[in-house]
Amino acid sequence: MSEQPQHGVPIELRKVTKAFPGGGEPAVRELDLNIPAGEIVVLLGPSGCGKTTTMRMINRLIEPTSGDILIGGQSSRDIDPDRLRRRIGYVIQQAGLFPHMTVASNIAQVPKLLGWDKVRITERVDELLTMVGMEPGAYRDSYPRRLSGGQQQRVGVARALAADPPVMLMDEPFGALDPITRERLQDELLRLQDDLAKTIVFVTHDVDEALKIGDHIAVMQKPGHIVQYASPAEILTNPANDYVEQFLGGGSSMRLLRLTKVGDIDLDQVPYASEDADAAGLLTEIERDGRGYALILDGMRRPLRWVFAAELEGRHGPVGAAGDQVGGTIGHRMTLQDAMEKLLNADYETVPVVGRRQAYAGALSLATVQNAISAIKAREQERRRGAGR
Ligand SMILES: Nc1ncnc2c1ncn2[C@@H]1O[C@H](COP(=O)(O)OP(=O)(O)OP(=O)(O)O)[C@@H](O)[C@H]1O
Repeated sequence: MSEQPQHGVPIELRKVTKAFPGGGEPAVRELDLNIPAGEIVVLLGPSGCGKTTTMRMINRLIEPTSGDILIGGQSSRDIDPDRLRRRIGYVIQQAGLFPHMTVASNIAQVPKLLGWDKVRITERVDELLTMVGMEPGAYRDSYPRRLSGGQQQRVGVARALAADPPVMLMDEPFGALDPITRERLQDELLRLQDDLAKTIVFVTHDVDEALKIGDHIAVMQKPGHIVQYASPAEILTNPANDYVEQFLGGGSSMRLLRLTKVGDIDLDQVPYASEDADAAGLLTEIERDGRGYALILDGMRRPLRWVFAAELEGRHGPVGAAGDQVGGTIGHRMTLQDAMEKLLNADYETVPVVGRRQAYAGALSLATVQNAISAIKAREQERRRGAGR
């Protein structure tokens, strides 16, 4: 299918309650939740707080006792459950693939129900396998038991995306995977979501997963209600109450480092010039800056070399090939934590940061990261002072 993917639609839960027969207090209690189109919203909370029940009411695997759920503005009660479920991809822990069917048949389930012809189904299966990072020729005819847990989960995601639904429900999809595979699949989900912009409801009880994956996080508490609904940074720096704070646990500054992208902080600005810049002019600039060095960029503003004041002294004419090759760069999408790792292993204390097309965007040193940490801590202290008033 070469058409544009179908982007997400908003989902709105209005005073949704679910009381199971003989279940005592309701599993979900008068829940209000607005899920914007194209966002990943994470339902985060301990076991039994109503995450799965909330999610399953969205695709009507469970019917609400009261309240209303609007999907793309339409009440889910007015949509035939089978039709509804074909428009909502569903991914669960351990993928839930049919063991007696090949990977291709598993993925093709909904397209078959929708009556697509064979050629279109085959093309779509191959496209989806490629999308989730699996070589179609190698895996199309495999059976699920031959696949690793991570591969099964990839097939689960491919299957959920088969008919290009605007909405995806993901119930602890990576819960059974080892930490490395889990991180990789989280990264790939985020990469896919960059292109697909589905509306995704993602259930987890893993705080780090929620902080990494969610555009917004709904922190839930038993019995079935939301205590805070906010962005990851907001939840970390300004937890609504002791329950949220305890649930997050300690280490919030380290978590912010993991959450914060290099491009989100104030970068250092070092003098820079192109190779044809005048050496004497650049030396003046370096002296004015006081750091003692400058960065030489190529014609597309990509960092080439560091040049030091001493190398320019007494020179006239273009800078040319003076200086030492830049050892490495830091991408603006890298987390501060990963950037710190690079800085600790770098030849120079300052490393250039590059944005789109590897173009120079600023520079980073451990001191800059430390300043960013301080700023985060100051914000947190400010918040605590505010809360203590
Ligand atoms: N079919 C059911 N019949 C009776 N009670 C149920 C049923 N399904 C869920 N519950 C109850 O509803 C509450 C919420 O359950 P739910 O599965 O939604 O929680 P959860 O947050 O997803 O938990 P977990 O992380 O363990 O999956 C629990 O107290 C559970 O026992």
